[in-house]
Amino acid sequence: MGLGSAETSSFMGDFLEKCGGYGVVDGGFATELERHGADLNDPLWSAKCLISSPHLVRRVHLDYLGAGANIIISGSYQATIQGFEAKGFSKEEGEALLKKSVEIACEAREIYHDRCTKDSLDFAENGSSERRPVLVAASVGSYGAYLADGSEYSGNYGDAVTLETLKDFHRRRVQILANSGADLIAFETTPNKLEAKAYAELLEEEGIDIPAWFSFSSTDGTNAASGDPISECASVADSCKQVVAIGINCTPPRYISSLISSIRKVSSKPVVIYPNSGETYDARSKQWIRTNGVVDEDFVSYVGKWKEAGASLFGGCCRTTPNTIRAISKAL
Ligand SMILES: C[S+](C)CC[C@H](N)C(=O)O
Ligand SMILES: N[C@@H](CCS)C(=O)O
Ligand SMILES: [Zn+2]
Repeated sequence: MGLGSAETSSFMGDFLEKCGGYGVVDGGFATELERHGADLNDPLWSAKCLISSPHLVRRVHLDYLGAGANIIISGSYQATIQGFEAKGFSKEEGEALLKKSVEIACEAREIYHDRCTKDSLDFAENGSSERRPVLVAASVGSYGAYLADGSEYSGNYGDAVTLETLKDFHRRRVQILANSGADLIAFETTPNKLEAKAYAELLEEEGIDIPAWFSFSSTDGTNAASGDPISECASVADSCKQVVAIGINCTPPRYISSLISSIRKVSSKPVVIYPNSGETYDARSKQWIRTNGVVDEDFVSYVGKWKEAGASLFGGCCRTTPNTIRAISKAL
């Protein structure tokens, strides 16, 4: 069931309160599948595992829950009806795979909570059996993710791609994910303002009644990946009533503090950040180049600064692991 606009506006505040003020987001999902042996050299990238290895998808979600995540993000980042159709699936089969991504995450949450109850783990110290709050966010990767050429780090879609193109591209997927049982939609690795506008208009036009966050990628600490000022991108998100958090993901840790400050200048909505390891992605070989990466200890040493800058939700993106999330959870 969806929320009215009054409920939407307090959704994240209430959740953060239940979490004790700060929330923990999961870590790299696709790169964790790879660490477990999945080959993601495919136009569907991590969405390939929804077809070939759903057990692995569930396992990665469970690992992040075990590490302390309050929000797990579904494996639908690069799952698009268009992408599945290109692989020979029907529209209906593509839609079923999208739903499946959220169902697996919800199933993992149930398994995790059952285990906690059984083992009496995760209980509050006073002996109460209150469960750690956990939300399932349905991932929507950008149009650039679907292109599978690393465009989510450039945001250059060319002049032929208009606001309407982007809205039409995302429309059906967003409708399906909004009715999949997810608690919110995570629009991730958004590289430009145009796509943020497309999301905002789509949420409004389609009457989407579950909350959403808009998260942007950056390659310089000031702008979204396309060069659009992050303040302008965040303003688009701020004026969308379904948006309950605004943030940055899949961006090197060294750029995050200044980006949080820029967002805070234009919005009082909670800020979510889940940086990558700082390594560089080579879209052609679909491999990570181990330069400028930070080890978990360094990553976590940033958390205090990100908190000071005004973030409320903290996690990791590509090449971070359950260890990173465990360390963030401890640090908070
Ligand atoms: C955030 S990037 C590492 C995701 C993968 C990209 N869309 C690709 O298909 O290569
Ligand atoms: N939630 C996605 C984001 C990729 S940039 C993942 O972790 O694979
Ligand atoms: Zn990432």
